[in-house]
Amino acid sequence: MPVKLSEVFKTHPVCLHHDFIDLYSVKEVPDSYKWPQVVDYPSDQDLYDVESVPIIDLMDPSAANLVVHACQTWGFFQVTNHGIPIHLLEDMEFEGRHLFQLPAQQKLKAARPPNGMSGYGRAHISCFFPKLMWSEGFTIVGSPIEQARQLWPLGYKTFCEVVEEYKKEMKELSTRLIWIILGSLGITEDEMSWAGPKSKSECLCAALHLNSYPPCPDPRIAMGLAPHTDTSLLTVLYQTSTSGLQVLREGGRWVTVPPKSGTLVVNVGDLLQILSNGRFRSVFHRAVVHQTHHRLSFAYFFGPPSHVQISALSKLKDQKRTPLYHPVTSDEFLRVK
Ligand SMILES: O=C(O)CCC(=O)C(=O)O
Ligand SMILES: [Fe+2]
Repeated sequence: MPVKLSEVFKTHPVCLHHDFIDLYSVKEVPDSYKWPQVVDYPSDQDLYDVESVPIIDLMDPSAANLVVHACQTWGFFQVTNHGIPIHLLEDMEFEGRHLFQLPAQQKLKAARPPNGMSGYGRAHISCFFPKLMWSEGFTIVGSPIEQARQLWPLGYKTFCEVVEEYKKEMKELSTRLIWIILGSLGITEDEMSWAGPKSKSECLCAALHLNSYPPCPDPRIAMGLAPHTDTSLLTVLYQTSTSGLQVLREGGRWVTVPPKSGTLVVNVGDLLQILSNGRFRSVFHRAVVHQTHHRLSFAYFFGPPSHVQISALSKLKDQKRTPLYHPVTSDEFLRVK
């Protein structure tokens, strides 16, 4: 039985080179990419939707309560006044476009190896679905330098600098958010010793995944990223100005998270659902594609070190709330998932 994350992918390789199709050049959706008609495809009407993912100003004195409420009711929220400079978000978008606009043969030079985590490739969840997704991705775990060198043998430095700065800012924001959430539940640093002190987040792990959704000739029969939950504690997502992210609500309705300039989307991951003994919800979400616009999103997955056992915090296990989940490490959880 595989235990390590890299081994999980080794037994379910997402192989790119054979049957590779350059999505930017096809005029019709190939059969291998045809999904059943997409229900609740985003429309202009979504702007007037009665229910929408909460937008929370992190400078608001009641931000902590609003965050906790959103984690319980939606599993998703958007944040403003998050402290990440707008120019960094713009630089990151510029670098992301630069990467995905490279010719296919160049991108394939940085292809993620079958048992690896970093590099260019299909969505990691791709191997679990019968149809292919209308997207490409670039995963960064640790330093991006090795893969960036494959892409731009001479001009890789700026990409790496922007990515490193973005990761640093994302780590700070994620740490701040996780402590807002845990603090409001009365959880102290002592009860979360594996996370290290609040001021430092060296013990926590992260991966940055750049998603690219090329324009699609028939977006209603294609799927950018199939419905899934994230195997993180928290995910912080930047999306470009084209809508595509949708969240599943009770009753089976998909609600669009409309892009708003300078705003970041945050969602609860599976491990926070476990840690909170089900109080916070890791909700299914997906990404649909657009006929003429190239959409990008950058997901920063923030989680515990892979060997740490996650179990419901003792404060959240009173008599009425017996533990709902077995203690698991993130590697074990991923294998089961
Ligand atoms: O592209 C998006 O908006 C969603 C991305 C996402 O859910 C993921 O990378 O896990
Ligand atoms: Fe996701």
